[in-house]
Amino acid sequence: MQYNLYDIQQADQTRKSSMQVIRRLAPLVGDEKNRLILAWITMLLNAVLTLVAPLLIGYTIDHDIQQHHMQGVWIKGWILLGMYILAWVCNYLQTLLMGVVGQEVLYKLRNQIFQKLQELPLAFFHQNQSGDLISRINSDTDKINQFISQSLMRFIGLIVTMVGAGIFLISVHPSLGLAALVPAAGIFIFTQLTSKWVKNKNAYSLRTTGGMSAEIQESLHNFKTIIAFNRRDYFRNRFETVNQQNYQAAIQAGVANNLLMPVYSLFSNMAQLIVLAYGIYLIATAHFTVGLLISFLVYVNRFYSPLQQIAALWSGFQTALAGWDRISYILSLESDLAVQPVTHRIETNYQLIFDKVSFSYDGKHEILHEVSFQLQKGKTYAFIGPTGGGKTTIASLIARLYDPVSGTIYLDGQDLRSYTSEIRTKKIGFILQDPFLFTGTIRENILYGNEKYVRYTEKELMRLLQEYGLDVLLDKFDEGLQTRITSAANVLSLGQKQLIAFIRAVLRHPEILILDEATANIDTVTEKQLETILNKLPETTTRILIAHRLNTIEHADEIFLVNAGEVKAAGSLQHALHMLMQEERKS
Ligand SMILES: Nc1ncnc2c1ncn2[C@@H]1O[C@H](COP(=O)(O)OP(=O)(O)OP(=O)(O)O)[C@@H](O)[C@H]1O
Repeated sequence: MQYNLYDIQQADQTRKSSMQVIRRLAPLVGDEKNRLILAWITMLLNAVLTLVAPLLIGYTIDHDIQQHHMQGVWIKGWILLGMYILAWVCNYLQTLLMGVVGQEVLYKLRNQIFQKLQELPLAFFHQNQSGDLISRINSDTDKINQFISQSLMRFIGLIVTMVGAGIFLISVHPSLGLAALVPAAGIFIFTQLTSKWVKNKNAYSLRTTGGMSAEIQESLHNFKTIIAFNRRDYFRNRFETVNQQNYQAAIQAGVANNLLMPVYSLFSNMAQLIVLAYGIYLIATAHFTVGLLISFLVYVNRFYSPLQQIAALWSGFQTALAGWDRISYILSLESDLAVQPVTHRIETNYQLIFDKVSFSYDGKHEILHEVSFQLQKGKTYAFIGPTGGGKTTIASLIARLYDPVSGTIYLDGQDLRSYTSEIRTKKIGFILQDPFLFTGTIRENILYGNEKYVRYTEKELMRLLQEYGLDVLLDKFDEGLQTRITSAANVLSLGQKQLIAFIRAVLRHPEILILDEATANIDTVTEKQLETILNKLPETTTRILIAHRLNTIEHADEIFLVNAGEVKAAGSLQHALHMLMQEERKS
């Protein structure tokens, strides 16, 4: 088991080069091949038209204007107009196509991340804050969309125009061309030196946005506690700190992003000056024409102006790369709870076996140490012990929310890890201390994931509930099955939520039913009703009760004491109580 594997904040610290990130971005736009090819053609046509126009202007000056050949001037004028209109159409089409590509990528990317989040194990969510994850799904993906839809093709188009202009400058007059390109070398070196720094500033800015989102999420989630303890000031201060960090990071990113622009302008002006001075000297020595110098100056502009525009797009590019960096790490994660092949089966009459199971959440503190016990089908087992002893951890291991660090858990003689999640969740039902309910009605919540009864009519469902004795529990809700539950489920008491989770678990007919403090918030009358329902379950259902209140476990067939990494069979309730008191005295 690899600890901290899922800590995405830590992964953010290991920066990758732009090329590494771009290579991983490529498959994402690969599906949009047709649109990309079309956008590429329109972009290329636009670049060619933009490049040919100055040549035509220079030619017209030297061959038509200077020779007073007016008809030639008119014809070239109309051709130029046609070229500009065509270039505009190409530009428009390309923007349209890339807008669609950007949205498609955004849509797919968000789906992919969400799907990945569903596959990742619980450890991932313990190691990361949900606010930061939301920020990655919402904001970072949109940074990539913005870059693809608004900048990508323009970016490539500008590079094509620049290369074309550079080729023209060198081929028309090599020495003047080279002189014009010298300042570009300065720009190249400057960009190389600063781009890693710019990207890091943008990555930090995105990280602080994620941190702020996590802070908001935590405050909203714990709002009741904040008010109850009058800790508004504490959370306000915490928010102010992350907001301040985000503000400063955004300013730093802005400074970094806008640094290139003035530097590019400076180098571009230097190039114009060099061409003008050297060009006039060449004309004076009869080695160059006026028309060519004008074309040359336009091409110098065609070379440096894209550079300036690239500088403006550069920040978007760096932000998109930083965003993609943060997203692609999540996409590359694999669940360490994958289904394992069946290596061997053991012959046994026990339904569930813990064989020398050790477990740790963080690799440092061992919660369970070589724990062994066996459970038989159809019996009721109770796990008791002091707070923090490891009872819930045992239940989590049975539900395979985690894998043991060492040792094996066998379910019906087969390694628990070799069952698919469908089969495992069918066999094992779970009622938690604080169950999670979805927005919707009680009916929807109790039939969640239950394919067998999901299409039952209200009447059929009621008959079924009566059969199991569950109908009495619905009396606790004003509108019965149709009672609405809001997203936060705050309209219900904890006890009511536990009742819904109870009905949900019983209706799934699990072979093993685990109740983790599932009745801790329920009154004694209702608790008796639950006991009757549990007794009505098929004889083959194994019940595992985790409880603090000892009256709830008096009918258990066997009691286990869980403490300090060990599980001991306690025999009778009397003996269990005695052991518990001894343990408490020791601690
Ligand atoms: N997700 C987690 N990450 C790290 N440590 C955890 C996690 N969940 C529980 N622990 C630690 O594991 C130990 C056992 O916790 P567990 O919840 O299994 O105890 P418990 O016996 O069920 O306690 P309680 O009776 O209070 O429910 C505790 O020390 C707890 O702090």
